[in-house]
Amino acid sequence: MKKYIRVVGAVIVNDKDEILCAQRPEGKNLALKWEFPGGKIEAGETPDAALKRELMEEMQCDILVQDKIVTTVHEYDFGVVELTTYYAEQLSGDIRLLEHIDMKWLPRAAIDSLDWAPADIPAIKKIKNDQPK
Ligand SMILES: Nc1nc2c([nH]c(=O)n2[C@H]2C[C@H](O)[C@@H](COP(=O)(O)OP(=O)(O)OP(=O)(O)O)O2)c(=O)[nH]1
Repeated sequence: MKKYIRVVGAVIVNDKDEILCAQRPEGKNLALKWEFPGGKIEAGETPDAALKRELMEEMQCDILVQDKIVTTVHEYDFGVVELTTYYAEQLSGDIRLLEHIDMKWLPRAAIDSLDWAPADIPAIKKIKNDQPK
């Protein structure tokens, strides 16, 4: 049976209604695909705590986790990913990319212009249709 991997992703929106998108590195699963910063939920951790921990580890970024967007399950060759996305607010100043090779702030209307990890497609559709805050 394939590994079942519970993952959380942060959809960080700035005051211009742009969304933070991050590009995965080469040499890993889903190389060069775009994703939302985040990662695997550890045993005993809440989704909210996992998201805050991952953002600190990956980007040295403190966030406030807000509303849940959607949970989707996608089967890859390496396992089954259950991805839950949350809107989030960036609380701290500068982002430092410690794991991703690139990032972009994209206007909500252009969010579907990147080559996203397949598990993200339902979230992308929902975000694109959501109203600005
Ligand atoms: N963070 C994040 N991961 C995603 C998204 N979409 C998607 O399919 N994934 C996948 C990629 C990974 O297989 C998994 C997230 O795990 P991770 O970020 O902790 O793990 P990783 O593969 O980068 O690295 P590792 O810790 O296994 O070495 O979920 C997304 O939007 N954000």
